[in-house]
Amino acid sequence: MIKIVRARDYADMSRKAANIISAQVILKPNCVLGLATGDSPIGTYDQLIDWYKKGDVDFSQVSTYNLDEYFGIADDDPQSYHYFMNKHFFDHINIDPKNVHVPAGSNTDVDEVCASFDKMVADAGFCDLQLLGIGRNGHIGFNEPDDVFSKGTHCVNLTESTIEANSRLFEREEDVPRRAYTMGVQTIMNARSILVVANGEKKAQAVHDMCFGPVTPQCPASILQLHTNVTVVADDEALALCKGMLA
Ligand SMILES: O=P(O)(O)OC[C@H]1O[C@](O)(CO)[C@@H](O)[C@@H]1O
Repeated sequence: MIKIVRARDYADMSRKAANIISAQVILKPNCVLGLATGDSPIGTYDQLIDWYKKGDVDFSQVSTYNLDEYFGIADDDPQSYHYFMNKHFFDHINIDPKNVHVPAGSNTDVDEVCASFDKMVADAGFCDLQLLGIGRNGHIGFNEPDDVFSKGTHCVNLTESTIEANSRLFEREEDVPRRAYTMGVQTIMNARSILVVANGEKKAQAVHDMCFGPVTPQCPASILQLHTNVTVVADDEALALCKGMLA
């Protein structure tokens, strides 16, 4: 069963999500966090940074595993997810850099990258809490709609819808990488708790299908209905199609 927490707007969503993450870190200082990129979690990271600076939360023992990274991109490329995470989160908190893990997009040996990332996540005991955004087409990480749910880390061809959605961050649409490494759906489901953040009307269909649609790999996020500890924090616009279903 998915627990839905209603937020007034992006700021409220971010604060509520950051509350859940900081509670996890306070209760288990050496916890393993799965982290996401994209616009959705930026406000959550901002809030966590603020609380860190006030001395309310300490990341010194936390380990992190990021969901995804573009294929064939250098870590210091401003479009890479390595760069994104440093800029929006890691550079501002006291996390130990050796505890930070993002798939090695610059390594084009797919088998090596995927096997080593899966081993690291498994050796860490999987994530205590996995933070997710959701794509307009229901993707989680870069697990795109498909005929089957993926298992471990793999390299995917991005859909036109995702390329188009992500092109806002690039100068030209043809600059958006066509492939990406992503944690698999099974690995995401191995997390002990999952927190999804979603805002804006563009996410309304995906949020509805994730929470109330059939469980199908055509909407990868729908598998979260089968997890025992999922919280979705979403604003009113993202919940627009769920109105009749909310308590
Ligand atoms: O938060 P955004 O920018 O809408 O992106 C949603 C999802 O898409 C991705 O950025 C991948 O396209 C995910 O990492 C993210 O969770």
